[in-house]
Amino acid sequence: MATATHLCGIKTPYCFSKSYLRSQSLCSQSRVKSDSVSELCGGIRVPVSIRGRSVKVVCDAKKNEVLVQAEPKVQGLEGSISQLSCVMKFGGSSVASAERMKEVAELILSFPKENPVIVLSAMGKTTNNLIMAGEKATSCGSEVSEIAELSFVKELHYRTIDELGLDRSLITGHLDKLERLLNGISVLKELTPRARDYLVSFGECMSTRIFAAYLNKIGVKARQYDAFDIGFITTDDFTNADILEATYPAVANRLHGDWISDPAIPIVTGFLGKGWRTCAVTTLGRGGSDLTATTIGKGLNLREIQVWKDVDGVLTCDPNIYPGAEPVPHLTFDEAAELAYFGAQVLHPQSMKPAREGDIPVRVKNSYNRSAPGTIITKSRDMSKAILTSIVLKRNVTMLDIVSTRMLGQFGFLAKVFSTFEDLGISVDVVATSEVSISLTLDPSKLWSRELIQQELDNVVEELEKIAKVKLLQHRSIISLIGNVQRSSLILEKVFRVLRKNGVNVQMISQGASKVNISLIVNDDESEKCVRALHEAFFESDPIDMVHENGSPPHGNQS
Ligand SMILES: Nc1ncnc2c1ncn2[C@@H]1O[C@H](COP(=O)(O)OP(=O)(O)O)[C@@H](O)[C@H]1O
Ligand SMILES: N[C@@H](CC(=O)OP(=O)(O)O)C(=O)O
Repeated sequence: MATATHLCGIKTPYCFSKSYLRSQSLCSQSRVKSDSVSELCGGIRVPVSIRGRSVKVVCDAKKNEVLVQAEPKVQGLEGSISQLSCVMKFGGSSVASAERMKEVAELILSFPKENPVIVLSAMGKTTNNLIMAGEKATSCGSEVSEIAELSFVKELHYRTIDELGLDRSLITGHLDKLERLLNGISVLKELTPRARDYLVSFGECMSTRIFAAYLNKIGVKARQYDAFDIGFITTDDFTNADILEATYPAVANRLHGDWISDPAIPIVTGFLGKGWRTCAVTTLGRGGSDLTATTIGKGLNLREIQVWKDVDGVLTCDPNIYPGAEPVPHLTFDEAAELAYFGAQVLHPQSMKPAREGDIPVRVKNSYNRSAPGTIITKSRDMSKAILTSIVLKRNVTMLDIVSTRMLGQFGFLAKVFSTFEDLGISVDVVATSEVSISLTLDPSKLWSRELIQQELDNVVEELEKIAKVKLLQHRSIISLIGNVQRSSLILEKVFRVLRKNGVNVQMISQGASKVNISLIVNDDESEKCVRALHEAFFESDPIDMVHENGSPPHGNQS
């Protein structure tokens, strides 16, 4: 008999064992009518939301289980798409105070033709403060209420509510629960990833309630949603969960359904989801509200996704490294994804995936400077004149030099090296190889604590030393040159001239299959100097100094 699991109050997906599906003559590629789910589930009622729709059986190879989920396409929605037209995401800096919330409300109302879905992050630095409060709670005895970061969070939210003329009861329940949670952490003296995700979720839960109440107060009908209650279904990788496919139809059905029956601007918590097995609150990784926004954009097939920040768009480099960085007017999804993956804080690393899949343009705008054109990110752009678009720095990277101990020509060496990483669940960023040696950098961002990172590295080295000589090099940086790799000779000629002039030795270089990224590895302590020098050379140099072909424009940041 089937053991169907109702997930998190969301009526799909259902979970079956492979052997059960086999007994029903189904396999992991099957498509069935949703009404047969009822039979599969041993008579369980099929939810209205998927009745009559076809559902897909998706195999989870790792877990020997299959999901049965509604087809992602939201049927019957196309005719009324124009009603919810775009998604607007506002980051922490955009909603850091009552004043900022008023400005964001005004900004939304300045687009009277739009019916936006609004995604909000936690106010200002609330997420950092909550994490700090959680860490302090593990060692503070029973004096949780004296943790400065907790007082700061309380004070910020109550002050905002007072200044907006709202009722404090909006969030008193959340603040009480938050304190009880910190008490629990102090008793256990442990902040697990799961508890940490629940802890930080209070930030977005409160900011959205305050903002929705403010809109209602000024006569704009708004409805608050907690993402984990409307179908954001994720893996159970606390602190860095991935969104599952079932999210798209579930979220679209809920937001669209509510909009049709009782129109009100949806105000959705960014960054949060619900683990599909644990049903616990998960988070999508730091800066994850961008991903919430693009997921909603794809789910509802909206016209545009807007992410409102505190900078004039995606810039030619991190303005904290070089304040003269300039906005980049146009990027492709590929360029933006590489830029985000290789460390540009401005976009969440996974956020381009739904936008690219749904082919929905993403606009990065400045909520502090609305008239600035910002950056538009689309599937393609004219690359004929593009040279270099942006320079990105990822610090504190670990590099491994691995040299085979066997004879030249030994086959299977690369396979063995990579299967070691697969077995240990560590992802590799940049790779350069010869037949008997590999240099690569590791991405430890999915690992939890510093001790664990060290432990993982020790395991990697121990495993690899069975087949190779291994040199572990820490405190390295990846400088990623996002641009037109078709013009790599031109770019590299200039890069090496600049670096030689600055006395910097490049330790590894990689120009992979990606048509938009060349990566250089240098020492951490030289990296910022390199970025500044490269920025100056590519984006500000005298035209005569710029090497260029076919009379192409000297400026790296082409139009
Ligand atoms: N290439 C870049 N372009 C724009 N901003 C960048 C870049 N690299 C780093 N940043 C930093 O990213 C910040 C915006 O990202 P983030 O703080 O996540 O925004 P928000 O919280 O508003 O969503 C900027 O304030 C800037 O300091
Ligand atoms: N509040 C979360 C999620 C987020 O997206 O924030 P922001 O948009 O302010 O980067 C964080 O700080 O990570």
